Order: sequence, then structure tokens, then C-alpha cells
Amino acid sequence: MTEPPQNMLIELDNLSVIRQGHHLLQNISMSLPTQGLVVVLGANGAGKSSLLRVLAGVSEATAGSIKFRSDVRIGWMPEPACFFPQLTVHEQLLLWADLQAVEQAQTAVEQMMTDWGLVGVRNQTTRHLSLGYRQRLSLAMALLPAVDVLLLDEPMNGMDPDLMQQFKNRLTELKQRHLVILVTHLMAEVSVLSDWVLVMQQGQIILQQDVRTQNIDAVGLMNLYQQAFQQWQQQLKSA
Ligand SMILES: Nc1ncnc2c1ncn2[C@@H]1O[C@H](COP(=O)(O)OP(=O)(O)OP(=O)(O)O)[C@@H](O)[C@H]1O
Repeated sequence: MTEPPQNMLIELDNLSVIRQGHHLLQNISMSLPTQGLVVVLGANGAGKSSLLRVLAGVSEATAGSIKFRSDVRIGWMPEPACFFPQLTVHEQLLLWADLQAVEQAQTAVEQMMTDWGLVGVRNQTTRHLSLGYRQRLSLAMALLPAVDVLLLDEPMNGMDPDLMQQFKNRLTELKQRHLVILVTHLMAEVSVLSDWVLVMQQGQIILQQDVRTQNIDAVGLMNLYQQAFQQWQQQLKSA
């Protein structure tokens, strides 16, 4: 497989995903850099999770291509989070560390439980976790192995204010060294952290914008989102 252009981790070229005659993704072309925060916005059903699934390697393209830098390591926090229901939080993390060949797994798992406030639910089975604790565990799993790319699918759902603040602090650190692709509807929470904005509609990317120099706030991000839709609707009318 050929590699993406220099300084790029991932390149999608005219990629489409079709399932049961339905276009989940249509002719997506983009290059993704080695670090920064890409915020993916779009209405319900626009194709955001489908895009993350292709990037995570769990969904295959029907047409077009996706190229990864050969040594790229990817962490994925799916929506909804996915655990073995009969395992405790501690067992789930240990199993994941084992599957991902994490070095010094016991220590790494203890650290993750401390970092994400999971010590108090250590012996609770995952099937009985509240939404916020499911998100904590899912984040801890995504961050356990060393990765280059973090795919976060609606990670902020169910977060309490303290967890939200901690998550945003961590995101600020992570995006300095990693590529973070974050799907969300909570624009106000991440606007100032955004480096690139993608807006999706009907399986297509209708806006790809570099906002690194804009220091974009919540209103700015909402305006960008709405403008993308208006332009898309006008293009549809004139087509
Ligand atoms: N395996 C599949 N077969 C058929 N259709 C599917 C399949 N997976 C997803 N879809 C459809 O593809 C569309 C895009 O779904 P996706 O989950 O990617 O949207 P989304 O932008 O993440 O939505 P939301 O904001 O509601 O989470 C939806 O209409 C969904 O029903």
C-alpha cells in the first residue's frame, strides 16, 4: 500500500461506503495531519460515526481508497461504548491492556483508573455502570495503548461538569502530540480548542476548514456550521 503525502497520517481519496443500497459515505477526499484537533459536526444520521468506523478500520470502503502512514496506531472510543458486561471495570481494563499489548499493564491500568475517577467503581460490573462512568471507562480504554490518532465519538455525552473540565484539559494536551478526531454535537464545549472543522451532511463532507488562526468561539463555530448548510442547500437548488 502506498503512503499518504509527507506530514500526513491518513489520506482518503474519493472514498464511499454503501450498505444495503444506502450511501453512508459519499466521495470523501481529505488528508489528515499528524497532530491537532479535528471537530466533526453534522446533523443526526449525517455519517459522522460511519467516517470514524472507516478510520478505525472496522468498516470497509465500497469504493475509493484510504491510506495510512505505515506505523500509525489508532485508538477509537466508539458510540455507544462497548464492554464485556460480566467483567468488572478493573478486569475490562486489564483485558484491554492485554489485547493491546500495553507495557507494564498493571501499573498502566491503575494509573488510568486514578486519572479518570474509576477507583470507586473498580469492582463494579460494566453492565451496571452509569452513562458518565461508561464514558470514563471508554476513554480510559482508548488512552491505554500508545496511539498516534484518537477517534472520539461523542465522548462528552453524560459527562458531569468536573469530568468535562478534566476531559477538555486532557484534549488540550493530547492535540499537541496526537491527531484527535472528535465527533460531537456540543460545539460550545470544544470550539476554542478546534484546529480544523469538518461538517457532514448525507454522507458527504460539505465543509473542511482550517480554523487554527481564528481562535473560534462557540458563536463562530455555530455560524460556520450554519453557513455550510446554507451553501449546501443553495448548491442543491442550483444543481
Ligand atoms: N450498517 C448499516 N446499514 C445501513 N445503514 C446504516 C448502517 N450503518 C449506519 N447506517 C445509516 O447511515 C446513516 C449515517 O449513520 P451514522 O451513525 O454514521 O450517523 P451520525 O452522523 O453519526 O449520526 P448521529 O449524530 O445520530 O449519531 C444513518 O442513516 C444510519 O441509519
